[in-house]
Amino acid sequence: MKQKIKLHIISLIKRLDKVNAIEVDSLTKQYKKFTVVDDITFNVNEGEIFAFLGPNGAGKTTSLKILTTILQPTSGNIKVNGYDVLHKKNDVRKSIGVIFQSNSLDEKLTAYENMEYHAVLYKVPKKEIKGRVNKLLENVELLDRKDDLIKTFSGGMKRRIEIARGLIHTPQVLFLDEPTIGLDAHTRAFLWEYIRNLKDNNNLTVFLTTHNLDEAEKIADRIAIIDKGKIQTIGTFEQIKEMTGVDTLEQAFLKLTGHEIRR
Ligand SMILES: Nc1ncnc2c1ncn2[C@@H]1O[C@H](COP(=O)(O)OP(=O)(O)OP(=O)(O)O)[C@@H](O)[C@H]1O
Repeated sequence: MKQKIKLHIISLIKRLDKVNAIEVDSLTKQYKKFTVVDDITFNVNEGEIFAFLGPNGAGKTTSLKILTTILQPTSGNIKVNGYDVLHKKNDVRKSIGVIFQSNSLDEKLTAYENMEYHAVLYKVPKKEIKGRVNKLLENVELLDRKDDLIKTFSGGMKRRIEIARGLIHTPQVLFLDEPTIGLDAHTRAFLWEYIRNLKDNNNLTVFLTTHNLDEAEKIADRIAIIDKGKIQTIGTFEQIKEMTGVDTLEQAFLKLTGHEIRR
C-alpha cells in the first residue's frame, strides 16, 4: 500500500514537473580497455515506446542491464522513474518490469504457478494475486492453458507468459530485450499489438532493444540507432528519414553507420 502511494505521488510529480521516465546522462561502460557503451545520453518520456535499434554487439543489452540495475556503469548518471539506478536500486526494481532474451520461466511449474511465484516475490497483495494473474493470462490469450506445465508451451507462448508475468506488479516502465527474437510472424504481430495497447491503455513506458528494423518502425514512438556503443541518432521514424534523406529505416541505418544492420 505504502509503495503504491509512493508510486502514485511520483507519477503526479512527474506529470507536474514533466520528469522523464528514464534519464540517461553520459553513460559509459567499459570492460578493461574495451568501451561497450560510449558516452550515451537520452531521455524517455512517460508513456512512450522507445527502441534501441542496433546490430549484435552494439551495446543494447549492456545498456538495458545498467538501466535495470543488473550491471554497474563505469560512469554516467541514470534515473529510472526518478530513482538513481546506483543509489536507489530497490526503488528502481519495484517500479519496473524486465523481460530478458532468454527464457526465465520455471519449466516444471504451470503458467499460473510461474505468475503466482513472481507476484509473491514482488509482494502483490495476496487477495489480488488470483485476479491479476487470470486477467493477464486472458490478455495474452493463454487463460485456457493456465494449469499446463510451461515445458509443454511453444516459444511464442512462453514469451507471452514472460511478458504477462513482467506486468504482475503493475510496473511503470517495462524493459524488453529483443522481445520477438526467434518468434513466428503471427506471434510477433500479436506481441507488437499487445505492447502498443499497454502504452495506449495504461500509459506504460516501454524501453525495448531490437535489431529488427520492422519492429522498431512498427511499434516505437522514437528510435535510437546505436552502433559500436554510440547513439548515432534519436528520433521518430519520420524524423530519422527526414534527417538522413532516405525512405526506409534500413537505408537510414546504412547512411548513419556505413554498414548494414545485419552483418
Ligand atoms: N562481461 C563482458 N566482458 C567483456 N565484454 C563484454 C561483456 N559483456 C558484453 N561484452 C561485449 O560488449 C559488447 C556489447 O554487448 P551487448 O550484449 O550489449 O550487445 P547487444 O547490442 O545487446 O547485442 P546482442 O543482441 O548480440 O546481445 C559485445 O562486443 C560483447 O562481446
